[in-house]
Amino acid sequence: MRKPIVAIIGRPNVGKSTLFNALAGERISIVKDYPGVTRDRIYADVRWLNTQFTLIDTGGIEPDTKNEMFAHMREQAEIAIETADVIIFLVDVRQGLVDADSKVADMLRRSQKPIVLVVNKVDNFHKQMPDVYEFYNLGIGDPIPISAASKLGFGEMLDEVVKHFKTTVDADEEDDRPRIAIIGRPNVGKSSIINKLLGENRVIVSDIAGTTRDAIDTTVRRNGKEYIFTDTAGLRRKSKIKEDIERYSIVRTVAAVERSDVAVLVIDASVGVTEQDAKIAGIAHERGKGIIIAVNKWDMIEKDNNTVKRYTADIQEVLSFIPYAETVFISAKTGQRLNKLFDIIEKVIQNQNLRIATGVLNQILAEATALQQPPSDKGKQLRLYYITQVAVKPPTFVIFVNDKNLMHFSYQRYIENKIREAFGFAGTSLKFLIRERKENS
Ligand SMILES: Nc1nc2c(ncn2[C@@H]2O[C@H](COP(=O)(O)OP(=O)(O)OP(=O)(O)O)[C@@H](O)[C@H]2O)c(=O)[nH]1
Ligand SMILES: Nc1nc2c(ncn2[C@@H]2O[C@H](COP(=O)(O)OP(=O)(O)OP(=O)(O)O)[C@@H](O)[C@H]2O)c(=O)[nH]1
Repeated sequence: MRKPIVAIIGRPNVGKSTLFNALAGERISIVKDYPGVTRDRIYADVRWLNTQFTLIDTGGIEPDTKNEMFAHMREQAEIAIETADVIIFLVDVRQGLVDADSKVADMLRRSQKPIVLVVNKVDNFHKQMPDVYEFYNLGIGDPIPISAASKLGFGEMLDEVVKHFKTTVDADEEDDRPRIAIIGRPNVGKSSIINKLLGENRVIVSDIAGTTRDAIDTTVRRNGKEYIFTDTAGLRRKSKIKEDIERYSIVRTVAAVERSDVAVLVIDASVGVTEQDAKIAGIAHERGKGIIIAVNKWDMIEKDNNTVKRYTADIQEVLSFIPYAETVFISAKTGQRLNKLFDIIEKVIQNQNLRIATGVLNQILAEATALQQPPSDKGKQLRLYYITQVAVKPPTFVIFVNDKNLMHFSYQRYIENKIREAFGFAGTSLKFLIRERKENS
């Protein structure tokens, strides 16, 4: 199941960051071997009982004037409505109900998205309940009291959030058409690619109208099969605040990637691969999605015999954490190799869903360990007993070993390479879960 997305919105200073940090806890993934965006605390993975979801904080800056604040809140709400499955509308019991809250509540009500109204800073549930009840006046449901600072009331709040997942996420699950997110920096040609695909392959019309999110989904038919493309291109609402533009574009990328099977990372050939491209690639990599690197505007480049080699080397260096990604050189302008892009998308989807029989996997494991001895530490040697595939999208393997601590990253990478040598798995990451098992059991 894809992970639901929950967004927190609310006025400055109501406690959004405090709540976000409390929920994210240690689970915020600070990724070391590539430049992640997670450090900025814009999104995090949260687990509650048996459910996992992606939490997004749309907050950030503190606007100067009242007018600016409302404009800011409206933008926040629009992004949340567009990207989230459930919205937490956070208000502050100390400041009470203010005008901007009511206006945002009107927007939220019209959106028909599931809203959970949460009242923060209720440090004393007994004394402050009368003030909490005041928020019934917003007309968006029962206010749930919490104290983000002391982590009180989280159980009830999260139960309410999780309750809504059934209706929102399950509807998406019923649709088994492949979903492709087109992601990349501004101006690299994301919209142009989708437009060209639409021009060359007959359009079926854009999906179910009604929600803003569907408006950015486009259905393309090719060889009798339908694909859904999600465009993360330019913010229709141009925010005045630079930090906000960046934050919102990350939020939209996270949401598009979360909902898709494959991400096409578009790079501008006239600019070359950049650190910002690596940040965006990190979002798809973290989520275990299929990744294709499309080097666009290939028509603009003066080429010689080494051009492809040079670009490939640059990409391998800057995007070294996704060596499995497929690369294709395209032009949205001329249509060059867009057919090949489709073939690669198709291949990557198949690889994401590939299942390898346990017998074959264990044969590879036996050969690999015979060829290169597993590492040992203080006289104890790593033993790998058994491997089996437990999931697809991404292909996920469990390896049973005698001692987890002996399984070094480099040896795991070696096993991964052996599996890739045998089956390819181009375009998809592989996930390994290492479990301990007593000998002879
Ligand atoms: N008493 C009390 N104070 C809280 C609670 N939660 C947050 N605060 C305080 O409220 C202030 C604002 O909290 P933040 O989490 O920074 O608020 P924010 O909504 O992220 O603010 P912006 O980033 O400006 O949008 C801080 O001083 C917090 O310590 C709470 O449960 N009780
Ligand atoms: N020469 C050439 N120009 C291209 C190509 N693809 C896009 N462009 C141009 O690049 C510019 C940006 O293209 P868009 O499709 O708007 O880029 P985008 O990634 O959707 O941009 P944002 O909306 O800012 O995220 C436009 O002027 C396009 O005409 C290409 O393959 N070759």
